[in-house]
Amino acid sequence: MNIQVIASINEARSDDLQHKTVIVIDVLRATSTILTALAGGCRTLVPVETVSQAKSLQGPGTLLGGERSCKKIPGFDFGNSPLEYTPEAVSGKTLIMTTTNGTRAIHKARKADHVLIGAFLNAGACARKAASLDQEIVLVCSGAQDVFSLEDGLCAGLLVRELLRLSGCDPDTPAAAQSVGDFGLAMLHAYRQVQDCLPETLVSCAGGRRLTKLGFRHDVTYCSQIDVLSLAPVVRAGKLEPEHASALL
Ligand SMILES: O=C(O)[C@H](CS(=O)(=O)O)OP(=O)(O)O
Ligand SMILES: [Mg+2]
Repeated sequence: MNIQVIASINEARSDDLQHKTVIVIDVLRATSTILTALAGGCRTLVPVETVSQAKSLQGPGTLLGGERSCKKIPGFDFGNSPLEYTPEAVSGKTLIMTTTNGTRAIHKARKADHVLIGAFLNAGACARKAASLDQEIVLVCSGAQDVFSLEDGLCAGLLVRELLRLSGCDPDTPAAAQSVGDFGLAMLHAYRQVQDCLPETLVSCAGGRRLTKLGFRHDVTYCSQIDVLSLAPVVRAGKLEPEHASALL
């Protein structure tokens, strides 16, 4: 199994993602929020790049969600806090979402054969779905403002571990090292180093500190939970719909 980890949107080139399975990771907070909304019964979620695109898709029965500078966009129904996307708020709804990094990364991956949404929350289900597609896998860490973010890299490290396990490859062998490359290997080792103190690590990294300062510390600890959602959603025709791993694998 060939697995590549890309450190930030800046390093991802759309053309290079063709014929591949891409997992987009934005732990804080876009992909964690998208997964939470879909798990809460949101019927369709449309990730878009800009605020004006989101507004242009607004219609009866649609809700707008997302952030700029971590804060809810004026006129939008939700910000980017996963805790806002309760089943009561989103069940049966169509959501249009735009965030600074995550929805941009999803758009960047548009030429890939398959685009999956990954986070700590659904790491196991996401790895199983990606492995079942039997293609080269690229993990795109969204990062923040085109720069690497530790939380996304750590999640990539966990996904690398899961994907290697699923392919029957011992992560500590030269064969594993060769199939993930040096950056993927670095993320795997980084994840192993902090796996027992993930919430604290996420609170202490730059994105976690920024969110904590703005009053979103509970978001950070929520997003550090592993495998609490068995959802492996795939972007189809620019949209996401709930697809439970149990129905797919
Ligand atoms: O809302 C978030 O957590 C971030 C904001 S920031 O630009 O990283 O400060 O957006 P996201 O697209 O979820 O990374
Ligand atoms: Mg982020």
